[in-house]
Amino acid sequence: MKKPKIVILGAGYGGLMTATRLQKQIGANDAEIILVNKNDYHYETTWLHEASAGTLHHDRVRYDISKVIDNGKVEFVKGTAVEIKTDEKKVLLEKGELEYDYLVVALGGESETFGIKGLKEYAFSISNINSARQIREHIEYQFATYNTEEVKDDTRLSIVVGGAGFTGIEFLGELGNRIPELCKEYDVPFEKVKIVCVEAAPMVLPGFDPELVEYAVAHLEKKGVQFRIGTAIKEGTPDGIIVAKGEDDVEEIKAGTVIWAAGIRGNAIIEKSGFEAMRGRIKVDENLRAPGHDNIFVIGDSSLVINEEINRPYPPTAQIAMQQGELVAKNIAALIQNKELGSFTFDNKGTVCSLGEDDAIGVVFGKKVVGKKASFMKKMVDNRALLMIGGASLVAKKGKFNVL
Ligand SMILES: Cc1cc2nc3c(=O)[nH]c(=O)nc-3n(C[C@H](O)[C@H](O)[C@H](O)COP(=O)(O)OP(=O)(O)OC[C@H]3O[C@@H](n4cnc5c(N)ncnc54)[C@H](O)[C@@H]3O)c2cc1C
Repeated sequence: MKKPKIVILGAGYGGLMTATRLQKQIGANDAEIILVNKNDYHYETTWLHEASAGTLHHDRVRYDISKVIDNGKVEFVKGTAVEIKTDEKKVLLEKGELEYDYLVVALGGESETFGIKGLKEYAFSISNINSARQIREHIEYQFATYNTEEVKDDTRLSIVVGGAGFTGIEFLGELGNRIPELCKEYDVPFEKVKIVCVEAAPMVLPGFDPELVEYAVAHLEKKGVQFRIGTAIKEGTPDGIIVAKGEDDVEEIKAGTVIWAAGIRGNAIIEKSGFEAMRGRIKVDENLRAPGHDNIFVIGDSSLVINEEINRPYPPTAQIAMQQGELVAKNIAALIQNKELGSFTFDNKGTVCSLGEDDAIGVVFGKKVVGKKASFMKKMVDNRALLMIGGASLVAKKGKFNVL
């Protein structure tokens, strides 16, 4: 009998978790497992703010996919998916195509600019290894150029971060450490550098405990970050951004670097392939399947799961993507073995937001933590993701070990 073919698209947190769990749960004779990813490496998306600021080398953030999969059970295909043809049970790749019996869509998310003019053209986004390298190198270029130009343009040294959510704040924390280093490396006076965080919502880190938010803001302000809260970015321009506080209160902030970190939507393939989606994310059923498609599971940033307690979607996180990956592996094994499928319940173990190398805020198992202790916990969370996907040897190679 023909073996069922399982195709997993994306080797991020969700996809790799699915593949590494499936390889343990299914025998090589029971199914063919194919993992497709753009690159032959996995990157830790949750560490990209460090690579972007230049506080962590980009090679520390990635590892070879072949090192964590059982190559006897999972076939890796380096390729870019462009469309899913659900009626033909096929995935079109940039080069070639793949048929599937079961499909796992784990392609992550994309930056959402909410149609704000000029942001796609002029702002950077922290999306993958290459965009992180581009941001780091762009900032360094601005510092180096400032020093060599005869007529100094101070706005080169201005960095605007759009969004005071998780990504924006973690990036600002790293910048707080990196800027003094850059000033020293490029002989630039620290007082010439301006870091501005613009947030349309009335608060920093919406949804976080207010006491922790106050701690984070005070910490970042001490490092030179200026917050413009309740202020919306109206436009990105070649010279910076246009912001507005009210209808008439319009202002230009000139900046050599603008990073947009305020929105995420599902992978473009979702809408291109005709799935019903909200901001490119598919509202999955309790078994994590796309409605109307019993053989297609969707996980991670391309999926949407409602938190019934507040009737709003859970924010897309690595934590939820990995838990979804674990369940999808079980559910596919169950389908193949004619067993009952499991339902998804998010087990929120807490959230820690880093504020640079040795500071952070968070709520872990219901308890508030700040400072070095929180920073230590953040590193443990990072190590746990490595452990769950690649075991102790991956932690030994890539883990973060700075102690309290
Ligand atoms: C700076 C930053 C900090 C964050 N910090 C945290 C945190 O502390 N805690 C937390 O829980 N979450 C955090 N997040 C969110 C978290 O990183 C995401 O929710 C998580 O990565 C989603 O996992 P995923 O498996 O859906 O996608 P990803 O991990 O992004 O993986 C998607 C994979 O699909 C591949 N891919 C994409 N398109 C294609 C294609 N067309 N063809 C083939 N392959 C493709 C990509 O190369 C990638 O390997 C952070 C995000 C950022 C940007």
